Amino acid sequence: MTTLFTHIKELIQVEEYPNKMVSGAEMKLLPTIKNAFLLIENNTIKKFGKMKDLPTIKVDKSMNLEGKMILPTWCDSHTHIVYAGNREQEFIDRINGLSYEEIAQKGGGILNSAHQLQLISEEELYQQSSKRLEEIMKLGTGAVEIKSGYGLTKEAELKMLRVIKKLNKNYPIAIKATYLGAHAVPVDYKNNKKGYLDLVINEILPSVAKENLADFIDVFCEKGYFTVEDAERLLKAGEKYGLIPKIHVNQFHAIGGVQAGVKFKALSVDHLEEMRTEDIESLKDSQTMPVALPSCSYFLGIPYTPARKMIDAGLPLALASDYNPGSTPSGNMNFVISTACIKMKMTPEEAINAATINGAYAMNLEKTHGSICKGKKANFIITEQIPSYGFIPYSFGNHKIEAVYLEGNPI
Ligand SMILES: N=CN[C@@H](CCC(=O)O)C(=O)O
Ligand SMILES: [Zn+2]
Repeated sequence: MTTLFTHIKELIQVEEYPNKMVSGAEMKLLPTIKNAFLLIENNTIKKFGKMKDLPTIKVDKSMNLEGKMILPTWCDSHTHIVYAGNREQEFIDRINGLSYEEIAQKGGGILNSAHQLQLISEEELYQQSSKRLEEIMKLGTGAVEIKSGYGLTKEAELKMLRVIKKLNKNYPIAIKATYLGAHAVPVDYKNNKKGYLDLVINEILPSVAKENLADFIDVFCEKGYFTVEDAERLLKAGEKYGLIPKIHVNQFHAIGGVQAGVKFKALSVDHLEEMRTEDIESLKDSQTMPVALPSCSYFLGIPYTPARKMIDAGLPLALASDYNPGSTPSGNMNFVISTACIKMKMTPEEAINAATINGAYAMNLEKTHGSICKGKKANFIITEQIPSYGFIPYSFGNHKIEAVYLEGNPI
């Protein structure tokens, strides 16, 4: 099945050869073709170029996109969309003056989600989570990473990871799974964090690996959660099973998690709301992608990742949603890029690069996703009629998506 899209006002994020990622000043460059065509065959991008170079070809279907643009679907490299219930009450508690940290200290937060998740069946968890997956697909996300970490027992963590595996099998969106056993210390191990880490490493991790349930391993490296030493112990254990590290670091305190990530060749270090000069320095010349989560900063009212400082220092940056019930109950990547422009002073070009090619890199998907490139997946967004691509972040809270194609089909 071949489909030809013609008269595309602007075809955005085109690549002759797939790039790994874009960093520093390169992030301001967004390669596009004006008045373009795009040809797809089944689930793959076949050809693209200027309308004046359109060869005479016989296709199964042709669509004239006058006034509309095409860009690759968003690559959301950090989410927790498999969860049970919600934490609306904590939202109200925060409005009434409690902080996110105070709520967690009172047994809310991640432990609240773990309690809810332990009580429901795998089938119910699948139903609740698939709704969120469908929601983000409609909002233009074509590849997503999903973490465990709301189970905190062997049974419940495996339940989460099996749900992620089933979602991956049943939907056309690319999904990468992350084992985040060390997300919080569960109630039963309140005064025995070492005992919990032993369980994670010696009991749960081997089962996760045996059932082939995860691509990555993650840990919440933060005061009151897991120390740098804990994180290093866990990442080392994950290495034995071929799990690539990604770490939650510097959300509330900079305690050396970035350096641990770099040391263990983490694919990404995520959050980074609190960044010291030495954290920026240690990411230079590494293969680790820094990932900012502006919707989390927005929802919790905490600082935004200092994107300007980081990009101006030559670093790459990816943007992700962090969709989860506690700190970011939204997976809208259109809002993420708007917020990155408005609050982090990223340009539209930088934000689009960060949410496409760099997001793909942060999931090891840059060979197949993140750009309009021959041979990559036919995953793209068709916009409404818009005057320029800057309109996408400019129209915050009001996305300009007309259609989303995943694996060559409209969803
Ligand atoms: N910070 C750690 N984990 C999640 C939120 C967890 C929660 O509050 O449920 C995050 O990335 O923001
Ligand atoms: Zn997270």
